[in-house]
Amino acid sequence: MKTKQSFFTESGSILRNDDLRPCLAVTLGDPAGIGPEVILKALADPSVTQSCRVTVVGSRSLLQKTYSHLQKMLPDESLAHPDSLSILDVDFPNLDGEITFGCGNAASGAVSFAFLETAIAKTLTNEFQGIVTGPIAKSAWQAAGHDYPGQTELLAQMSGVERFGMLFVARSPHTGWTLRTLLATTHIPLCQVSEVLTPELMSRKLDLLVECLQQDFGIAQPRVAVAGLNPHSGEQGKLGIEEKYWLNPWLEWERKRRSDLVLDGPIPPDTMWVKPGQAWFGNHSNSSLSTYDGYLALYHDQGLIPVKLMAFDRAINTTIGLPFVRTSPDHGTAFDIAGKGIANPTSMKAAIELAVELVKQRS
Ligand SMILES: NC(=O)C1=CN([C@@H]2O[C@H](COP(=O)(O)OP(=O)(O)OC[C@H]3O[C@@H](n4cnc5c(N)ncnc54)[C@H](O)[C@@H]3O)[C@@H](O)[C@H]2O)C=CC1
Ligand SMILES: NCC(=O)COP(=O)(O)O
Repeated sequence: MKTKQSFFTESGSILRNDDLRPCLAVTLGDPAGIGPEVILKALADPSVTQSCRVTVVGSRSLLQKTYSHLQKMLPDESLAHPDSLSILDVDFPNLDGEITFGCGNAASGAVSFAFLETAIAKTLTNEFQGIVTGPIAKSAWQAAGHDYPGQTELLAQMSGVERFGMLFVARSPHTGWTLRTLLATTHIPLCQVSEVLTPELMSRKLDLLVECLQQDFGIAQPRVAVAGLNPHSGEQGKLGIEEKYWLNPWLEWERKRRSDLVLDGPIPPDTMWVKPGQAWFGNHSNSSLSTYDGYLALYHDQGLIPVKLMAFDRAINTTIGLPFVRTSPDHGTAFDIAGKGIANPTSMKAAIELAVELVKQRS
């Protein structure tokens, strides 16, 4: 492992390696999507590459294919040349003919799964301090026979953790305010949400969120807002019963249990995002008093519609509870624009930057 300060030469003498910048794996994601493009664009930015040591876990030939294709189309665009990158080539014979921009299929699913699997295995043996994942298509994983709802679950399973969470982080370019949203439930059908949500699950997610706010973001006494489930948080049971039957009592109980935080809720889900929106866009006079350090949304779209409305170009998905740092851009494979040269790399850059910050904070 070369992430620490020294290693031995063949003759046994110690070579110094004083490069203490975080050592990150960046997985290529689905090669038929925009992952390779946003990686080549992000890694062309010196402010990104100077802050860390990046190894792209993927395929040199696929990166070269994307580079050659884009370079013809965008001669003036800054793209990292594959020869300038450290690439961990995951061997897959006869790849090229199987992968077409915009068409996720079993082949692209098989390789994107293998890229992530390789990066996780190498991170668990300390070759990397964190992983930044390129976007994959869940349908392509399924076509390749990998039955996971997303990358998060593979990361958790290979790391041997049962307690983990999907947190979205975005820093406003207008005000510098940071939105942090944890999803209590993730990739499940809407009709199962109410069944899956329980006080035990909520306590696990709250504990994870608070640990992360304290340890990763240095907020000693976090302010946390919990969303309601139903319109107007159920309107005293008239518009839904979950708040009345268990969410309110659970919040009361948690307020007594956790004196180290401010815990508000259930906040009606439609209005919960008004103040974050104001703090994000800078049209609110005293945002620090009316916003929260963390938001706990009860289901995927309740949390992600506001995140993507405010910050689609720069939000970061990070998995908390793993033994290492994992970040990812918030967007998917964008098959509709793959190979067209118009993918925005800002979210990928932000994902690499956050991984650097988190690795430093945890070191
Ligand atoms: N972290 C991950 O691996 C994620 C994977 N996905 C997967 O991606 C696939 C496609 O999902 P969609 O819902 O269509 O979401 P998407 O994020 O891929 O695309 C939504 C829309 O945003 C545009 N877009 C996305 N990223 C962009 C960028 N960087 N620059 C410019 N425009 C961009 C696309 O062209 C499309 O119009 C699905 O299989 C989904 O499961 C979705 C989100 C995250
Ligand atoms: N909507 C978030 C998302 O799809 C990310 O999933 P994952 O692949 O990071 O688990």
